[in-house]
Amino acid sequence: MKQEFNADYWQNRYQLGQTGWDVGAITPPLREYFDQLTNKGQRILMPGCGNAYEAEYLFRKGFVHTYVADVAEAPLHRFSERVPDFPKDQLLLQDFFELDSQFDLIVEQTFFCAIDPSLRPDYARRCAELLVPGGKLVGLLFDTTFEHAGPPFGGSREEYRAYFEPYFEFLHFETAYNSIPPRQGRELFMELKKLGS
Ligand SMILES: C[S@@+](CC[C@H](N)C(=O)[O-])C[C@H]1O[C@@H](n2cnc3c(N)ncnc32)[C@H](O)[C@@H]1O
Repeated sequence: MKQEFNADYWQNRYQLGQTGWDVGAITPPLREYFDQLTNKGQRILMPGCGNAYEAEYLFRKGFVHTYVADVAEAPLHRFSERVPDFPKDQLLLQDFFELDSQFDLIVEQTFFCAIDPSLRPDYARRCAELLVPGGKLVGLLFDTTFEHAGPPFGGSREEYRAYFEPYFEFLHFETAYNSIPPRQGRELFMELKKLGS
């Protein structure tokens, strides 16, 4: 992990309540995507999960093999209090880049934009390594630039495409139609399928 945006940096942001990214609930694009999933046996990872409202939603719908990972202890602790029946061994206080497991689905929301942009090629490669053949990376990516120095770090569809193309087939990679108002027109919905059978 880059020194500047390390676990202490994120833990401090949570302790100071500087969490502008946290919308307090699952967002509509992910809710709609989850609502059409049927295989409750799949292993799902939410990296950089923060307060993990999406994981809570999935877990309560019966997707019991949902895992959450974050380097900051504070949001995982809060999540654990909010969802006391969520299995403790599925709460991973770990660096995404050091995870070692296999998943059917990885869910992205404001984690990619939080890491140093120099790590983006590694993010794409690690997602592919953590997925089973045919597994999916699904979520949202900002398709905009930000006025202030990040995080969040912005970017463009063309830039992102280059990172993911070596490993994934693009099923969806277009402007989300159901973003929350502040993100309307500024985020891409992606559904990428790992190449190989
Ligand atoms: C902008 S927040 C987004 C949180 C959550 N996904 C949301 O939408 O509310 C980024 C999160 O990524 C976590 N994070 C940053 N670097 C990480 C890393 N290398 N591995 C795992 N988590 C990381 C931070 O602690 C923080 O919770």
